[in-house]
Amino acid sequence: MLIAKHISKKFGAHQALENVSFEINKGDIVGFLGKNGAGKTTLMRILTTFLTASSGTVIIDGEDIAKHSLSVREKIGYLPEKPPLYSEMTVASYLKFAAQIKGVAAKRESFQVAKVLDDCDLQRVKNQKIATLSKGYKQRVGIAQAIIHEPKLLILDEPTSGLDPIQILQVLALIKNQRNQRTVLLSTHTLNEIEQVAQRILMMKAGHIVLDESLEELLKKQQLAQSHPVTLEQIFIDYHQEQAPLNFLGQGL
Ligand SMILES: Nc1ncnc2c1ncn2[C@@H]1O[C@H](COP(=O)(O)OP(=O)(O)OP(=O)(O)O)[C@@H](O)[C@H]1O
Repeated sequence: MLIAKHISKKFGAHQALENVSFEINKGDIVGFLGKNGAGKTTLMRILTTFLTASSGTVIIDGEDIAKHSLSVREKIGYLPEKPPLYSEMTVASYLKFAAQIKGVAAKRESFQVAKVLDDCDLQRVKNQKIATLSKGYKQRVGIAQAIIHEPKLLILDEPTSGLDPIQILQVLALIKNQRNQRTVLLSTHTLNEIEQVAQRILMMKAGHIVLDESLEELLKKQQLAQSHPVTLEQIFIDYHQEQAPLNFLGQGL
């Protein structure tokens, strides 16, 4: 579904991404991890054609994004960290507008709006102004606009950030429901969320991919190597070990 080859990105003298290569298979939900500043948003903005790589190629559904950016955009749904919501519009009118700018055929517009209102559990608030919604509802509107054109690939940048526990469960359920319909790349800082929805892990550190593995295989391998149960949190800390000296607290020191 997605093949990224040797992607690098420089901002002035700062190397944000260096020689990043990976593949995502059709239908996978991939958890995308990394500390603040690791390069996740930069990579997601390149994959969604909002930013140009300094070098490297990305193929999405068989098309080079540099050569076919318009048709590739139709295949991608993107929820940025700050969703582009128009707060004075009602939910239904905003989604109708989103359908139009994403090229949904006029005769399918009403059907698609009704479908995402159902899928994202927004029927109750469809006539409410976006400005008056809770953060959890706003985030679901953000996801609804990202899937309204039935993209093959959905890219979500920290979709649960700032939500309360119930809202997080609702958004995670919505993401899980995408599994049979599209491929998902989900960036989050909450490792427990990855364990709940993802089959694969992609981890970045300082502009490099340091881990690209199926979650099941990863946990199995680590468990065998350490002969005691291992969590994704432990694995994350191991990959960022120079920043985890607090381990000694657990040893009673
Ligand atoms: N437009 C820009 N100009 C200059 N530097 C940038 C720009 N965008 C990102 N960077 C830098 O590139 C690096 C990677 O940033 P990025 O936002 O991709 O990280 P991230 O992994 O998404 O972090 P977070 O989890 O905090 O969102 C950071 O050092 C950041 O300061």
